[in-house]
Amino acid sequence: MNTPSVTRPPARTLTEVAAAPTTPLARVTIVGSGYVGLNTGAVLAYLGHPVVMVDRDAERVAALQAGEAVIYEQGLSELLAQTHAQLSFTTQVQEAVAGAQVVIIAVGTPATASGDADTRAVEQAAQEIAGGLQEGQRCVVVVKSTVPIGTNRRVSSVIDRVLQRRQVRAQVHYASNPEFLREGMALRDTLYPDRVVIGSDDPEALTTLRQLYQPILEQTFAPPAGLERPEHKPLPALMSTDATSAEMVKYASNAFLAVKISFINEVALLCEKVGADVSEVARGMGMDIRIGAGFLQAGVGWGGSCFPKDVLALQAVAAEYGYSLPIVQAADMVNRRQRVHMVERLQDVLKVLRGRQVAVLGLTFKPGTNDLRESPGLELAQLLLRRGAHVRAHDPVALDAARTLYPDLEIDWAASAEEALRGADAALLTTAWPEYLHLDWAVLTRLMRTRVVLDGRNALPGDLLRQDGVTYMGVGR
Ligand SMILES: NC(=O)c1ccc[n+]([C@@H]2O[C@H](COP(=O)([O-])OP(=O)(O)OC[C@H]3O[C@@H](n4cnc5c(N)ncnc54)[C@H](O)[C@@H]3O)[C@@H](O)[C@H]2O)c1
Ligand SMILES: O=c1ccn([C@@H]2O[C@H](COP(=O)(O)OP(=O)(O)O[C@H]3O[C@H](CO)[C@@H](O)[C@H](O)[C@H]3O)[C@@H](O)[C@H]2O)c(=O)[nH]1
Repeated sequence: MNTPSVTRPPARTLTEVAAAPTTPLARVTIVGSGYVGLNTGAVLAYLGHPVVMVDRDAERVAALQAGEAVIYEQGLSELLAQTHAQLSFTTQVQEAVAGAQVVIIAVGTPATASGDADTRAVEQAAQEIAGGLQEGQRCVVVVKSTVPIGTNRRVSSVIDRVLQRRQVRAQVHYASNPEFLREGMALRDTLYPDRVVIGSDDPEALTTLRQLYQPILEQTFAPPAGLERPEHKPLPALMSTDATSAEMVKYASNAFLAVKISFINEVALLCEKVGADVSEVARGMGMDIRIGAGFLQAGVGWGGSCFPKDVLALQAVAAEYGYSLPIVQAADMVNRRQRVHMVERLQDVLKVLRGRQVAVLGLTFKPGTNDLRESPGLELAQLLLRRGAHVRAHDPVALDAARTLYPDLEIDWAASAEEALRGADAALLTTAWPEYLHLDWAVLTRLMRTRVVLDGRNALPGDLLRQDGVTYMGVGR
């Protein structure tokens, strides 16, 4: 067992940075070309490693080969174009693995109906990786997908078993390397992370991953255009620990952030009752560095591809051990209540929701991504439909995807925010897309039947709108 440790390399001078060598690895193969795989692949290629990206979705691979970024993420198209000589795309895991020095598993781990993480794609990736490893190959297999406790151990046993059956002797080392990037900030978070966590008790795995991430850990690369290094950001910490702790760091971090948001949302509803402004409360709380200012933005509640499923998966892990996580459970409950509260606030003002027309602005779970997984906007639209309201929804990037994904939802898909607002009895802002913040709300609300605006992100100039006669409501203020 290695001793858990955190190391930060000493700060370097500019001359040292310019002269710092980068030793590219022989080949890095990434299995899974989704949000995590693609952003990681583009960054590793940019840092000089030859990268092979694999996905079982042939259409996705063909689009990537044709130069399409396939996901909406700031700077990704440009970085993929810039690194195309270092990057290739394939559907063939086995071919991509042969000769690779590092194989990263970045496939999806969605929630099953009972809430635990579905690790079948990880298992399948492990089987296929084992099928491609060659006699004498030295390789580090890295699990980057968010996986429940014991999955790293399971991946190594699956691979070792297949290798034995194939009678192939390969030197395979294993490491857990959870990912902390945020959608919409994915490239920045990958280039300038707070920490890199490596869970392994294998020194060879640790050495190779240190080499893989050396330019990031020591910040020795010239930043890509438009992705400049944030000022005053300290060098990333390298945390080396055991695989089980690394798996837990990932789930506990997401659960903690979800708890933090639910906490401020819980306080927000009390603020509404007592007449305080939750933004001011959060500002005051955040000045205490023990609390920290991040993730205290009250609103419609958290969504997305990670928090909802990871909060459930952590509870499922606990349940396996006959244990419960009441704080995490409460965060989930508060999040659901928050959505219902939004609908009830509209009902309070409009009195009757049945037959009313509500404009829902924003379908992605946050700005800067086209990801519709666990979208608060879509959830709220469905709650409103259930209460008999008509919903006209708009999103600047994900409208077509939403329409295709939910053909049975009786939502009118509006081609513009203006179209959504025209004739509406109320507007509900669910995603703080900059496009929405820059709208001329004073003018556009005049197109509505009644000028009622529920700002689910506390992002609009409420005082100005109120002065202009709009019934403006924020969250917790
Ligand atoms: N999205 C995020 O912001 C984020 C951040 C940190 C961690 N994570 C975790 O990373 C993992 C990946 O998440 P994502 O959002 O990138 O998922 P995603 O659904 O966007 O991408 C996964 C990709 O893997 C492919 N795939 C599945 N099985 C495969 C196989 N056997 N061989 C080849 N390709 C296969 C799928 O076709 C898909 O394109 C998840 O465990 C997630 O929890 C996600
Ligand atoms: O103060 C806040 C911050 C966030 N949110 C909401 O919380 C959700 C998640 O936001 P964010 O964390 O920014 O986006 P993700 O891309 O889901 O990233 C989270 O989930 C990823 C997947 O595991 C992790 O890697 C990241 O570290 C973690 O922040 C979104 O619905 C946000 O609108 C709030 O309501 N208030």
